[in-house]
Amino acid sequence: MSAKIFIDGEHGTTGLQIRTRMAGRRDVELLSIPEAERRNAAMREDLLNSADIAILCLPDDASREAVSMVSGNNKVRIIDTSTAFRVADDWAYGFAEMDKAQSDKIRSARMVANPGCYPTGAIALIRPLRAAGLLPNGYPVSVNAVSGYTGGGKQMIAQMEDQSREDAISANNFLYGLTLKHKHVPEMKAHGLLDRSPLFSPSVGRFPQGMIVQVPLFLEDMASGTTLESIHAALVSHYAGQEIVTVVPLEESSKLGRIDAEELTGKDTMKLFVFGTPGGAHVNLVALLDNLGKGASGAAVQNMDLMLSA
Ligand SMILES: NC(=O)C1=CN([C@@H]2O[C@H](COP(=O)(O)OP(=O)(O)OC[C@H]3O[C@@H](n4cnc5c(N)ncnc54)[C@H](OP(=O)(O)O)[C@@H]3O)[C@@H](O)[C@H]2O)C=CC1
Ligand SMILES: CC(=O)N[C@@H](CCC(=O)OP(=O)(O)O)C(=O)O
Repeated sequence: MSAKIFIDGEHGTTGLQIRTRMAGRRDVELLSIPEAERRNAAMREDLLNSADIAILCLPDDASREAVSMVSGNNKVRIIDTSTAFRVADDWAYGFAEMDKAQSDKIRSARMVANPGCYPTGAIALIRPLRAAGLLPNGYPVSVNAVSGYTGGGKQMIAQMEDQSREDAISANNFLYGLTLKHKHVPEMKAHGLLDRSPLFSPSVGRFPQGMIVQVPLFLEDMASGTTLESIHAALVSHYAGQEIVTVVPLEESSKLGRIDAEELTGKDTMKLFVFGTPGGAHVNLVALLDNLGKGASGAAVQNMDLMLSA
């Protein structure tokens, strides 16, 4: 029997891409709400309670409301793509590669919080170094990133693509989150295993999908003896045995002149790079992904598949 899946928010940016990824699958039956009824609470409640897995692609408040609509129904499992539950104790964090036990936690969970796009890159780079003892307590971590503009959902897509709007954005590349209080910081801290909040500076470029996340590091402030090579080895060891997150060999990355934020557009994988000069004082860690691939919709489908394999 096929599993019933309802995507609440199926007509939005993340929801549409999840739907596209599921097209043609026979093992799942998509329960659908007409676009004109997308905010009809009674219809949503009914569909949510008819699903085996509900995937929420909604703003935080609407996600909390959807979860309350199924709170008395233990049969419905949930994948939430919003920020609402990513550091909640009773939710599994939906980043299967972040450590060896995580895919089993997702497989058996009733509630799974899909990671944010920027935290997917940042946690992928930071967590293995904390787990290996290379990044000491108190280290002041910075995370700098650029996202494709679909990361801002329907509203930002319209602002970037329709210059006749009053709130149109004309910039080709802009910084935001200037108060340094971005909603992704708690998640980066918790799942990056950090004892201090990272300083996070995001930006957007005039391309629809793609993302670069950078974590620059001073080797002299890391554990004694840490090198470019030992950081790379820690990442390689952490991600051994799976194919979604790959660590680019040092020999290959040392020959690169530039990194293209759109390289993985349309893919659900992520590449990690370790840049610097052997024997040098500084290292720059880089994660490359599609904000709507491993950063959102691709990860949600990966989590759904894990849950269906329980
Ligand atoms: N875009 C991205 O790259 C990423 C997004 N996410 C997260 O995914 C979630 C969805 O974002 P995204 O797809 O970008 O957003 P969009 O704005 O593109 O889509 C959101 C959808 O939810 C609908 N919606 C809003 N409020 C309600 C409500 N109260 N009841 C029912 N439906 C509602 C919207 O309808 P309407 O058109 O009427 O507003 C729209 O269809 C967010 O929590 C976001 O933070 C996570 C990672 C990356
Ligand atoms: C470019 C842009 O605006 N990006 C979004 C984050 C996209 C994402 O990861 O979404 P959630 O964590 O909300 O699920 C932002 O900075 O708010």
